[in-house]
Amino acid sequence: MTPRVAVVYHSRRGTMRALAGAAAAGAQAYGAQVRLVQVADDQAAPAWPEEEAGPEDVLWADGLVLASPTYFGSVSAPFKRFLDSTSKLWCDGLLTDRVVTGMTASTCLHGGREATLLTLYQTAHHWGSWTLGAGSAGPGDPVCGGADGNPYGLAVAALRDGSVAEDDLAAAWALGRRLAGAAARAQGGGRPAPGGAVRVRMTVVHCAEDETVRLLAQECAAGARELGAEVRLRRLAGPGVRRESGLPGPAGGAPPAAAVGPGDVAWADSVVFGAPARAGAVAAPLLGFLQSLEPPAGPGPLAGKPAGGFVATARAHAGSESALLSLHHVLHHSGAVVVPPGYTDPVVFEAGGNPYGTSHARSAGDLPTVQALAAARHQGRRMALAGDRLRRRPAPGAGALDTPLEKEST
Ligand SMILES: Cc1cc2nc3c(=O)[nH]c(=O)nc-3n(C[C@H](O)[C@H](O)[C@H](O)COP(=O)(O)O)c2cc1C
Repeated sequence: MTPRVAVVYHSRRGTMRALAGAAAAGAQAYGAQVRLVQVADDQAAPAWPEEEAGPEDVLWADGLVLASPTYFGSVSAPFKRFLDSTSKLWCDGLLTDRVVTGMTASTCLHGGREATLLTLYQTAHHWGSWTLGAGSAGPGDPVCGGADGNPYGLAVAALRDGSVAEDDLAAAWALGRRLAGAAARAQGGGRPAPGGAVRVRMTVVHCAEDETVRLLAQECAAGARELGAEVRLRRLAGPGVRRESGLPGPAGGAPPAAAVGPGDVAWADSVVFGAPARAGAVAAPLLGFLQSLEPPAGPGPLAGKPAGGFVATARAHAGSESALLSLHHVLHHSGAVVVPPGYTDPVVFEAGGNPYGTSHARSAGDLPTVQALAAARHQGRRMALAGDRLRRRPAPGAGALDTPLEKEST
């Protein structure tokens, strides 16, 4: 099980190249087969000896380190051109289930580093690939303990001479190694093991007052159970969500789910969160619950686990993307591996084509459409499969993904 890791960088002064080289060395130290490649730059003569990156490198890789400098608060144009060059492979559905992490540099501490990393991840989510940030496990963690403490990935100061501090290089090395470990686990992800049901525990958490969300949650749970997963369907009680739908509620149908506690997240190999969107973000009870999970120091119960979400909105563009993206930010902070639906099944297109998570707009009716229910079921199956892939961890927490598979007891 040798994972293949492509480290793709764009660099004019050398910062990103130095980080990319360190990440490549970290992936090699894990035991990965590594390609270190640079994207073509139409405004600067090639300064580095590495081969030119192409879409075939994304196709080849199980894991990718995407290393773009921050230009005007986003990825550089050459890097974006490289990302766009993958569109034919994307159309053919060939870029799903890679594990992706990001690195960047900028002159100013707050000059757009976070935005650049998040932009990289949006492309990865369109591919249907999974994203691994740096988490926020604290000073002892080799990845987020170095650099600027950015939970979304590695972000460092760009100096005039292109030099990079030793601890930033060490953090890039550790991130490359961790990415290789996650890629080793995700190999073959998105497909059930031949002939076998998955052996995975999954928790689906949903806001109690929202019937539309509850119905999506049930369907998500059913999709995972279909594959043999053991599923806990849990509700988030508490104030903050106004009842909006005219649906009769749990009393008129299935009994209400049990209230969620932190133990339900610790228990699970994979976790999915559903909530109504409120002002462009997921509703307060879900945010409050996620914030309550994080310990003051060290990794929380989501670290290293696949996580994703689904939402209900009032209207089609009233937060169905932004609420999920903001949920992903929180999940990256928690050290989770964000697993989106991407365009991994025709039902995603039929339900409106949201690659970040299932979404239903109540302007189409309080009851989720059959397409939205099918998308939620697909998401449940996919999250169970991802949980099955990443499940084999020796112990929860930071560094767990780095452990070579052969050293684990399963
Ligand atoms: C066109 C351009 C736009 C830039 N925009 C930003 C920016 O928005 N914020 C910032 O802090 N630095 C910005 N920078 C500085 C770059 O982030 C920095 O030069 C780069 O990360 C260095 O990477 P390299 O050494 O690998 O070339 C910009 C540089 C260029 C050339």
